[in-house]
Amino acid sequence: MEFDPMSRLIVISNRVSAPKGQSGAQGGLAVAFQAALREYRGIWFGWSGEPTDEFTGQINFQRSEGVTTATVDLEAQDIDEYYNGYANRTLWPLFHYRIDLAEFERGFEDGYQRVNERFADTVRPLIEQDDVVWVQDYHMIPLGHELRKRGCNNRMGFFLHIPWPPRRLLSSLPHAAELVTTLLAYDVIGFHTDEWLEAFRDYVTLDLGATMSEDGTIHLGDRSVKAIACPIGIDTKEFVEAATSTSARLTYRRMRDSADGRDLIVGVDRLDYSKGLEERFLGYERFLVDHPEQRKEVFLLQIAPPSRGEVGSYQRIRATLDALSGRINGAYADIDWVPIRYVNQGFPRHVLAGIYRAARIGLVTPLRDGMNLVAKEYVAAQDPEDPGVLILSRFAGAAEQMKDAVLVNPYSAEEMSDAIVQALAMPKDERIRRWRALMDGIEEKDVLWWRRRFTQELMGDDDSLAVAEQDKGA
Ligand SMILES: O=P(O)(O)OC[C@H]1O[C@H](O[C@H]2O[C@H](CO)[C@@H](O)[C@H](O)[C@H]2O)[C@H](O)[C@@H](O)[C@@H]1O
Ligand SMILES: O=c1ccn([C@@H]2O[C@H](COP(=O)(O)OP(=O)(O)O)[C@@H](O)[C@H]2O)c(=O)[nH]1
Repeated sequence: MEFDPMSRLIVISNRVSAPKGQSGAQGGLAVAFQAALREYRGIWFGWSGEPTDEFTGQINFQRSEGVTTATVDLEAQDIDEYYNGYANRTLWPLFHYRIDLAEFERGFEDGYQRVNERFADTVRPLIEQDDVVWVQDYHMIPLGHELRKRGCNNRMGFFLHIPWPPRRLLSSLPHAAELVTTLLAYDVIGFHTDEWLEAFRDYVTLDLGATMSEDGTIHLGDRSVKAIACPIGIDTKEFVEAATSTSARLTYRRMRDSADGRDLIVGVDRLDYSKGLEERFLGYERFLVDHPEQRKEVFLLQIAPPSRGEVGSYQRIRATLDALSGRINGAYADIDWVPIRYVNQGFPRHVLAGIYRAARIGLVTPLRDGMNLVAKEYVAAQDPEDPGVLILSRFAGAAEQMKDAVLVNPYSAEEMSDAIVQALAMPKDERIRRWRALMDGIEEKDVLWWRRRFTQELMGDDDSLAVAEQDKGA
């Protein structure tokens, strides 16, 4: 298929930029697209994060840092049923293997469908003949199908940023087959890992009766869809620069001064049950119990900005962590030392960069995670001469690429404790060797690699995308 060299990239996602007052808590998707979209002409469309009394479909265009965003406000009922409901009470827990937390309500399903139709009605007039459309994540699975119904024949891709669950688990979702079938309206479907890709192939071949050709193309009825694994990266170059900026240096110094010679272990996660924070605190407690001689030699800084606070399971995990951090600090603290600094606040990434660099250990232990960009940022921020050690959950998508981290089972407090001991004792040459291997990976497959890899699959030729105005002639 031939493409106009001036094709624009239309990215559609629920989250376009951080809601007011929540800077730092927007998660990896928004962060990744700020980096990836700066390079090309196009529009980034989605929800503003704001409520409105009545949905009008009025679009608010903004241009900031080289990216044009187009956002709409949603009614309170839409937000409740679509975002807090189907997206975050039904799909998110189920896709993160937490069927015990998944809520199945018809009202959520209806609201999800309604909002996807509203998005389709609103964005359709913005899409020109030669544009390429790229829809993001579990909030918008049926959007492509809705756009096709509205006569959109453009090339369309979909990327899932969270895990794809095993077939038997997905089967517990009412109308799973109908939902997954809508995905076949896209031309290319992307996942972060081979594991999620395999699980998707299992579902469409075994439950939907699709067939697969040798190159991995999936066929069902008159649809042929390419499904690929395409791991997202960070803006590595920018992050390395951020880690050595004046601001990061100041944060680094502040952290080192406050550490008072102790080793800093850092965790940075949205406050989400999928991030394994409760298990992390228990694993750290096990380390304190089993190694009393090391107690005052280290401390854990856990940064956990609140997320999705209107959803009950998020309120409960917050209360659990408040109690658990309080109990551990009460039990082990001394007059001059506190084992856990637990901070429910988001920080800008240039501050995080300084904190990562000051930390001897990056503790990234989700129970299940689509990718996890914090793991990659921690590595990018390290001092090449004296890098820290990444402890990474086997169940983060990032683990498929980051084999030189110290990999752990996050459910095992003993493994977590052993990993902390191993990381603290790790000789410098081994730290450097592991860091170099991890860094090579995140330099090679950064966020621009990810965007190019996906759009190449979608368009055959990434060069046909129109370059952003500010980049022309550069
Ligand atoms: O928009 P929110 O409800 O505040 O949630 C933030 C984002 O969380 C999820 O992020 C995922 O995408 C990351 C980048 O690919 C990936 O590294 C991480 O493992 C995922 O959890 C969610 O999928 C996004 O849509 C949200 O914007
Ligand atoms: O206080 C914070 C906490 C997190 N983040 C950023 O949020 C993203 C989190 O992405 P990740 O893929 O790790 O997880 P997600 O939250 O998307 O599930 C990373 O880029 C972090 O640097 C941030 O800017 N400030």
